[in-house]
Amino acid sequence: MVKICCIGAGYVGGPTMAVIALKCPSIEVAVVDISVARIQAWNSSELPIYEPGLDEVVNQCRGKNLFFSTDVEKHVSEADIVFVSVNTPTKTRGLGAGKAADLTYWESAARMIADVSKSDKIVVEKSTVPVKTAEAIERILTHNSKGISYQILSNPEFLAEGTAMKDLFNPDRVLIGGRETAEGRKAVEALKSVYAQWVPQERILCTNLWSAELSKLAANAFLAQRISSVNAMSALCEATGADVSQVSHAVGTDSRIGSKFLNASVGFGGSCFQKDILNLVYICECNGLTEVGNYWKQVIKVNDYQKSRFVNRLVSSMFNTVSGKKIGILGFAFKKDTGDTRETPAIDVCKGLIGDKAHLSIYDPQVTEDQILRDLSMNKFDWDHPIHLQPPPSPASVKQLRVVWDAYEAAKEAHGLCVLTEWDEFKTLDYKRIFDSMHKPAFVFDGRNVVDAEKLREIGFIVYSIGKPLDPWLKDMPAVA
Ligand SMILES: NC(=O)c1ccc[n+]([C@@H]2O[C@H](COP(=O)([O-])OP(=O)(O)OC[C@H]3O[C@@H](n4cnc5c(N)ncnc54)[C@H](O)[C@@H]3O)[C@@H](O)[C@H]2O)c1
Ligand SMILES: O=c1ccn([C@@H]2O[C@H](COP(=O)(O)OP(=O)(O)O[C@H]3O[C@H](CO)[C@@H](O)[C@H](O)[C@H]3O)[C@@H](O)[C@H]2O)c(=O)[nH]1
Repeated sequence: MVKICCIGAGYVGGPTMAVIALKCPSIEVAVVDISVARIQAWNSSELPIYEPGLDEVVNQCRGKNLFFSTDVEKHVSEADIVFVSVNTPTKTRGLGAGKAADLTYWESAARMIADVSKSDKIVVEKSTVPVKTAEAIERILTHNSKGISYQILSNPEFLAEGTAMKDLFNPDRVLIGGRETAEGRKAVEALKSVYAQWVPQERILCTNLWSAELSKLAANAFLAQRISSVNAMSALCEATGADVSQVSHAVGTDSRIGSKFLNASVGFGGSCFQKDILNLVYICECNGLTEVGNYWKQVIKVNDYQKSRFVNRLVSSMFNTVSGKKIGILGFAFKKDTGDTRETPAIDVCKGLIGDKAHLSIYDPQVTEDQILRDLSMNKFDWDHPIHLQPPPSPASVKQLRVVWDAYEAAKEAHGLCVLTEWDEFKTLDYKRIFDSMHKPAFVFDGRNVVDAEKLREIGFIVYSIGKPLDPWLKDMPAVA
């Protein structure tokens, strides 16, 4: 029986391995992690991550050919194929701080593989890594090999959170990069045969190692760039009276451009886009390609601009001060259908409002109070470390904040309401009831364009929707970003 071990039981390792276990009953899959709490959660009825459809698959396979364990060394030593899906945070200190990927966790995983292995292994990069990481890993493994042979493959993951199971069952493509040698090709074939159990052959792309590593960073850069492009247009729409949804539709119907990923928003979030682009920028700079790096850096600058533009619009609309005013926040996750808050735009918006002395009342159907307090008290990039190694949160430093378990409670006696995640339930709230419970004038700032602005205006709200023609009220109070 082929044995697979995945180091890292996170958002990628957990769902990916669960799907491999489901689709390949003849393979034994062990997912291992240094975080005891995470492994306990994977072995319980409350999985550590919320992902639609994940519970069913885990319940079907756990204990049969899918195991979660903290016995990292045992499972690695027994495996034929070792996936590495550990954190690759942005460095916060030293060379490349603020941009380069920190490969500490990757390197320690590689050294551990070298220490405990007693048989030949295929080591698969599942984490998103800088181009040429495979070479570094190869060196660590071969210099400590004790005669064992290793083949390194790059098999970046393209799943998006909230739709991870769908993406894994039916991927646009699976990418496998390997060495162009006989042993390299054999390793690629071995991994290909795993995915071929459910992915059509033509969707399994095989490339050299560096193309696979770079394609992951490139794909995320292209996706994020589309959002920054439409968000840049949204500012221009507000200034000119154009409607960004109409512009996106008109642009996206050009088959060369395509209609997906053109929704204007308060900004993109998530654990990957910013981190991967910073990583890309650093690689460009290291290769002397300053202009190329600057081009991609602009995608992040526009994203930061979009978040601060939203806060400025809100504050300036409310008579240039939110000091002591209650603002209801609807949604904190970085997108709907996930409880993940990593790099969510809600963090920057809430910090901006707290900085202006607003009192916040936050509601999100999937995010806990503890997580929100952690996020608002954490330093930039600290989130991307195994949880037990993160600096302890200092929630006491986050004042002026309440986390509530109901949208109506968040809105009660508020002066303004912000929609920061596009949860479906925000479309169907009783906005008349909300209006009646708020101070007047009552404002709604829709950072996701989910509310029916016209209906809300009829009720009496002053509404700001990203990239839409402005209310007369807002026109008279221009936002200075
Ligand atoms: N989240 C996504 O949607 C997504 C998608 C594609 C790629 N990626 C990439 O995949 C990688 C993992 O991302 P994630 O979101 O799953 O992160 P995560 O933080 O959810 O999971 C990483 C896990 O690795 C564990 N870990 C760290 N070092 C370890 C070690 N030495 N031994 C054992 N376990 C260790 C941590 O405890 C943690 O549970 C990152 O490189 C990320 O950029 C993420
Ligand atoms: O038109 C859009 C589409 C998305 N977003 C925002 O962009 C962010 C990222 O969304 P999405 O890409 O759907 O989620 P992720 O889980 O971050 O997935 C991205 O990052 C993963 C990690 O690398 C990749 O594997 C995926 O392919 C890539 O889509 C979220 O804040 C969304 O709200 C918009 O603002 N407008």
